Amino acid sequence: MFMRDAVSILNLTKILDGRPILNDVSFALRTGTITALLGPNGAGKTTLLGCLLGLLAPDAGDMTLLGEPTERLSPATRSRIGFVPQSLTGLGWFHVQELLTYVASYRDRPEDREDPVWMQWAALAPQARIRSLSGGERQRLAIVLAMRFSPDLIFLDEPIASLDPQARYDFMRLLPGYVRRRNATVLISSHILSDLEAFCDRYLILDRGTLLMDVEAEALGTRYRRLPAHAAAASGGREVIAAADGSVWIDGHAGDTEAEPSLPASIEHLFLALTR
Ligand SMILES: Nc1ncnc2c1ncn2[C@@H]1O[C@H](COP(=O)(O)OP(=O)(O)OP(=O)(O)O)[C@@H](O)[C@H]1O
Repeated sequence: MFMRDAVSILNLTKILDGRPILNDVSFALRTGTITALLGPNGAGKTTLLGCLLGLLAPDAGDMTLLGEPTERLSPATRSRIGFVPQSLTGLGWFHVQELLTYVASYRDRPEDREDPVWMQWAALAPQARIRSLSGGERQRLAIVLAMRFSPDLIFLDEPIASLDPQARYDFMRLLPGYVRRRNATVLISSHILSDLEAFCDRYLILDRGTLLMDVEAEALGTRYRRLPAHAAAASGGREVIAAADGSVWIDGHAGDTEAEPSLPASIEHLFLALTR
């Protein structure tokens, strides 16, 4: 782990009902970066976030958040971490403003000022009962709860799926702007790969509990290229994966030739090739 890493995970293993859900997962997140955590349904993304946040006890592995071991996070460090769960359940009897006040009372950093931008974005009525909120409104509230005190480290588990197009569009502009200003660190899980492409620095692809690939966004199309199968062998690069669509991913970009230009190399193409 480097000092500039906001998160480090070393050899994380989690077993549930006798089945390994996470197998020896290791990675670190550099401070000030946005990383996407990708994987098919059941890959282990939520389990990984649960272990990182101390909601689940790992069977093996060491994890640190903002320089502290996850099992001994100080209250002040906890207050610097925001978490948007896949769904906000329970708490139905609270009004929106009541819940915001209640959750804030558990914080250990009274000096932090509330950033009004998230409540403005969410456009929720303060007196609305939580149980009367729609799925998308609950998602907005979860984002407000996680973001309003300007966290330095943010975990988001599928935060945008139920947002309407306008809210999603605005959120996808607000989040990266916030991260760059604050030098915050984000790990975001989502199935909407085209949305993530606009702002992620890096992608982690998890499948059946194993980290299949850890790739910088800028390496797609530079270090890694996608070629038609017949051109791949002659490319001089190392084959990473042969996709079911007949294309082959090569590590080692020798530059496009007019005769054999690279095929489009998006994270969606790579994800589909790896997890088929
Ligand atoms: N409490 C539990 N007991 C046993 N198995 C569990 C438990 N919770 C989750 N699992 C299993 O762990 C695996 C990973 O689940 P997880 O929720 O982490 O996946 P995910 O990648 O977040 O999926 P999705 O994209 O559908 O949200 C799944 O096969 C799931 O059935």
